[in-house]
Amino acid sequence: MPGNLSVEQLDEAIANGEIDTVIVAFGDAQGRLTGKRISARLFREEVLDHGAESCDYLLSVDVDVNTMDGYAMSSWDKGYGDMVLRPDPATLRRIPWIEGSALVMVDLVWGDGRPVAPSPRAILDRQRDRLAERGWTAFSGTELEFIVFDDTYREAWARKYEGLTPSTDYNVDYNLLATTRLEPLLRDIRNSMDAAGMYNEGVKGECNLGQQEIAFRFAEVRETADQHTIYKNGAKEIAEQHGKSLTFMAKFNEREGNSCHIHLSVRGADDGAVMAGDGAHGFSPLMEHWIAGILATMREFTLLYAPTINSYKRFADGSFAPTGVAWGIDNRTCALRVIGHGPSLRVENRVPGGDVNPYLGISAIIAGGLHGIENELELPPRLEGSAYTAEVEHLPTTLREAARLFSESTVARAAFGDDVVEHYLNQARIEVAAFDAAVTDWERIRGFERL
Ligand SMILES: NC(=O)CC[C@H](N)C(=O)O
Repeated sequence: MPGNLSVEQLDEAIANGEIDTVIVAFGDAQGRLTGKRISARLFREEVLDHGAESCDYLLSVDVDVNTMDGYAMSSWDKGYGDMVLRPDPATLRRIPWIEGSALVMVDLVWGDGRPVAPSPRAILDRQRDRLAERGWTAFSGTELEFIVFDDTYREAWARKYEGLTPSTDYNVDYNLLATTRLEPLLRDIRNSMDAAGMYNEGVKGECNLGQQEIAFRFAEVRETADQHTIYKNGAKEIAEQHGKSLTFMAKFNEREGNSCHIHLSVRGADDGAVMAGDGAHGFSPLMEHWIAGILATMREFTLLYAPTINSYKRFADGSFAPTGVAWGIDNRTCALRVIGHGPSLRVENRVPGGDVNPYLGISAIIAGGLHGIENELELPPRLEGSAYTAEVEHLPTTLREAARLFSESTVARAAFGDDVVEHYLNQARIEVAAFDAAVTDWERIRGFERL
């Protein structure tokens, strides 16, 4: 892709003055693009080969960047030292919407070169390695929805996100008229991502007011997770440049939420589809086990698909977001929707919302699928009709419940390691405790005068 940079191209761009800054970045525990800006000169002289440093608390802070107790990898007692940010040169790219800037994704390692286990990229690498042992590679696309507002981020913050003006006035699902008004922003986002080396497929309106979805071509899973993280940050940066704001939060209001459906397929060494075949449902027994494993682990892995308090409000009947643990063929009421044929045969996991950490959501799908294959799990019957009214198990309805299920998951501990499980359980406990302690506007409206 034109936006990707080899080291030689970076050198040329530095020499001719096009690039003076390299953003050295990683996805943090919440999935946010995090890191620092380094002069292009220092990047080439030192950082590309030897890495940069950051405080090791960056995977252990809450959304507000408060230090938090209970994490094994970093604490006051350990002195909050450094982690090494080790650039992955394959991810070098231009960031055309920020003048003079390129970006590189980094791996987080300790001084002795060991990976920082709770780092989302390391977690995904472990699942990629498990696939590679079988000669497989996974590809995925993450479909982020978002809602656009005419207010700037700073205005929205100052108003505590009350009374914002959505950028369209009515349901804009597949709408081409009202969305034309938004096209200057949407086109800028799409073309900017293309120019940063991502293959944008297009944009469509969605059901909530101002709601949109920009899709990207599937890619190898780590590439997808990296691009997802850069895009999410970039879309907000570009919205800001247009005097607007947009949100990926799973449920902004009581209307339709923002999903992040994850499509995932697996290929063998010869690039052949591993999952295609002519079993009872039109695919191989391997794929039956794969889907069975994702279903069997769905409740215990929901924490990885739905990591915030807000995520659980999205799971509402009749909203196109799933509530039941079920699979179907091209059935949008199911948590897992099987689509495509032959090499494009794939499972769409509809559980994740726009707040998913893509490295963790994709890791959960792979770990679930491999659990099904290793144990030759039998695929339950496919669901016909609406999963909203069918007698099926339900997704957890709160972060608290999801954390409990995750803590009891032997599959999670085997697939990710106790250190990773404990890290993300601590994150969930902190979030639940913060929410339990918060007094919300809902309670004031309910109780101030009338109770
Ligand atoms: N495109 C769709 O299927 C809509 C998805 C819906 N917005 C959700 O939150 O899951």
